[in-house]
Amino acid sequence: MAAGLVRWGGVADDFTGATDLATNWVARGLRTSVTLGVPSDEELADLRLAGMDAVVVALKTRTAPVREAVTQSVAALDALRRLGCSRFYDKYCSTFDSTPRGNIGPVADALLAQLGADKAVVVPSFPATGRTVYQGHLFVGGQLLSDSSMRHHPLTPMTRSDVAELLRPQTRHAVATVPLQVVRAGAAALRAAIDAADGTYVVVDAVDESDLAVIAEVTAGDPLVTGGSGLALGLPAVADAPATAAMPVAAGHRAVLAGSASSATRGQIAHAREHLAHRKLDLAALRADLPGEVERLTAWATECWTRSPGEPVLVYAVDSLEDLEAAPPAGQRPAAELIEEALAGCATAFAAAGARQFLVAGGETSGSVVQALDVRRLELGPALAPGVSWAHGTAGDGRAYNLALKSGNFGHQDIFTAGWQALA
Ligand SMILES: Nc1ncnc2c1ncn2[C@@H]1O[C@H](COP(=O)(O)OP(=O)(O)O)[C@@H](O)[C@H]1O
Ligand SMILES: O=C(O)[C@@H](O)C(=O)COP(=O)(O)O
Repeated sequence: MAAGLVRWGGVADDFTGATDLATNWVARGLRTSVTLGVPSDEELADLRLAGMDAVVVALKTRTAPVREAVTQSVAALDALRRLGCSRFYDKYCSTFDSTPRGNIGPVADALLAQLGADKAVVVPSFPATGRTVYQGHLFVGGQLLSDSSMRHHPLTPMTRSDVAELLRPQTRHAVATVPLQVVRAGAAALRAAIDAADGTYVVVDAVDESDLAVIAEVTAGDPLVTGGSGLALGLPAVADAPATAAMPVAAGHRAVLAGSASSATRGQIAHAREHLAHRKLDLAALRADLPGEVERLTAWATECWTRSPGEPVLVYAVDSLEDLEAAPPAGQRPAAELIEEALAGCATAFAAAGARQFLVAGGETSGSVVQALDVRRLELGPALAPGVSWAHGTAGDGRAYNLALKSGNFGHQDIFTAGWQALA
């Protein structure tokens, strides 16, 4: 692949999703950068000079009002086109997370229209993280999505599993499905089925990575694909991929900031509580005095770092589903907003106290934290788990950070304690 020619442009609806897609492109040998927000002209010029094969624009649009999500996604697409990208990847969640008013459909509709494309595949499947699609139904670790822990998500509870049924109310286009039998019949059969399908969107089954390879092969000429990050792993590996440069390590204190309530994160918190200094956010205290709480947490974290240099501290929101607040008390701000603001506040205050390495759990949470730190671009480093990598980025004030943005449901149980080894 020629240097300086950016081929792939990704538009991701959250920050963990962006680093997830980038992780998979890097795994296939593509030099990939992530921009946090729509890149400015100056940032586009830097990306051109850096000689990337792929760029992902991370947005925080999954739960944004529809119009805002569409406007930002189209602006991201426009920036990527100016960069010279010729193929586009609309990255949403592998568990199809969306609100009832749904941004996945409107965003895909807008990207299709902008690109003048008449079809796009819909491929949430990411087998390496247990997400598979069979007969149009999304499974998580072998359970139907609607039976999985995703039904308890605080912002985007998923109570149905049929991907076409989830998408239909969100789009003005028809949605068709192509079953696994056709994918397994090979590339020619699959392409013919997609072309013949009675829908602009075609949900394609994929149960393992060989299925994704077939889908990637037959969509190689399509301007737009949509899905989780798994389809990126279906690309053929770049044969002459240059060795990736070692990621710079930003020396400083370490913190885990976990706003996710997902079951994997709750398990990781339970494990980390046995090993790390930790504090749980207290919603009542945040409602009473959020800045004061952030100050107290920062004083505590500073004490921990003084006592045990090199040890991460953990600040988290939820360790049991009982912690979830369905609706705020009358006249009060929603819990999700308070938690995001508190963790973003911790990020900036911890950074001022010398923290430079953050492992952040949760997509919305990562968006809030990284925006607060004012980091605009990430270069990926070592992978920690499927869909999760360390990254390096420099903030507007010149501070450099190592950040790992972990999707709530990704990662092994010990990621909050063992994940730091990659920075040694
Ligand atoms: N106790 C709680 N009640 C309601 N919402 C919460 C609570 N704790 C955290 N949240 C919110 O839940 C959301 C989790 O979303 P996110 O960070 O994307 O995690 P995930 O990756 O698991 O989806 C965040 O907006 C967070 O602030
Ligand atoms: O596709 C995925 O599952 C992830 O990349 C993703 O988008 C997860 O979102 P969060 O769970 O909100 O981090």
